[in-house]
Amino acid sequence: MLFAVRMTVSLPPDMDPDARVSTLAAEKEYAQKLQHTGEWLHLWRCAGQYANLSIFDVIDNDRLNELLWGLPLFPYMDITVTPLARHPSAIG
Ligand SMILES: O=C(O)C[C@H]1C=CC(=O)O1
Repeated sequence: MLFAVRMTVSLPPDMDPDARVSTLAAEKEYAQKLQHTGEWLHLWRCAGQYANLSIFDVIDNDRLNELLWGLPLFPYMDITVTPLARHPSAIG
């Protein structure tokens, strides 16, 4: 099942600098692992914003929910999820 997920990040301005560095490193490792396994198909920066637009290919809604809750940055994210269906004019 394909999902478009938009994640907007708001880190607290007073976040401990070490916690910030370690959380961002953990997020990068988590995101890259899921890209290697194929569940996180695309990861794009929304230009000029601390936000990304991602495409996930997961077995079901529960798996997507599990992945999103596991994001190290999850407590600092606003997330919107859009389930995707095939477009009738798509050729690919
Ligand atoms: O920077 C972001 O968009 C937030 C997050 C999503 C993947 C990742 O490595 O960081």
